[in-house]
Amino acid sequence: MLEFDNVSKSFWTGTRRKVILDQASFRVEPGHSLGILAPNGTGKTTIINMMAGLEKPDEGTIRKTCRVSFPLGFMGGVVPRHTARENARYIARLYGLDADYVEAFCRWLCDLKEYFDMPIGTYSAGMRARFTFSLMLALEFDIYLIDEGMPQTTDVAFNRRAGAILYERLRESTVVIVSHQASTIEKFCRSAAVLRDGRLYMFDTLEEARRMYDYT
Ligand SMILES: Nc1ncnc2c1ncn2[C@@H]1O[C@H](COP(=O)(O)OP(=O)(O)OP(=O)(O)O)[C@@H](O)[C@H]1O
Repeated sequence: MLEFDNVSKSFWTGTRRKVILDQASFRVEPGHSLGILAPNGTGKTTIINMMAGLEKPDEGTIRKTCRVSFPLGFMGGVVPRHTARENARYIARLYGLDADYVEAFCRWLCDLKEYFDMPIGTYSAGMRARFTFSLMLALEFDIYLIDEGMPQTTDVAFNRRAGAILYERLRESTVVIVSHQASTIEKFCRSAAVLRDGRLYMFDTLEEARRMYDYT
């Protein structure tokens, strides 16, 4: 379970306080994926980052009683001066997983050849994305956090391979997707919320949420 209890978050812009969440309380239970609809710039990334523990609320409490992923496509957390092999093994140990398995899985999926044993700092942006995406798929979570749709790299063959694994994984687990369009979340979520002026309006169906979202 992932729970927000009276969570508030705002940013000072220099002239005013930009409110992202105003005393929001809601809960995501395993098995019940949630889509959050919100226009650009209203706080989708901030909410996902708070769920992942990358950002702190100003007030309120965020509780987690299951394994919550980092946001899919998140690039932080790897050490550039270490190789993909070293990073994969280190992160496997952090999560209490078999380092040989995580290394082998990543090596196979990202297909970086000899670069897998070279420092990540020597990779192109696309190669780094392939590695971090593979690493995320090597780990198992109860709730997956997705910011604006599926992460994609510029490598078509990789996207096909990784996309198929991701799709299967997400169908079996619980997903929180934040997006500015309903079509992004309809594949995985039945219930949805609309974020408006710092308030989250929860709906049992995506259809109801879409009606409010389109109306406003
Ligand atoms: N550290 C910060 N200081 C000041 N303002 C911030 C900070 N972080 C985010 N913001 C502002 O908070 C608002 C919400 O940002 P956020 O990135 O969460 O929006 P978003 O809905 O994900 O946007 P987009 O759809 O464009 O990706 C934006 O107006 C952004 O400029």
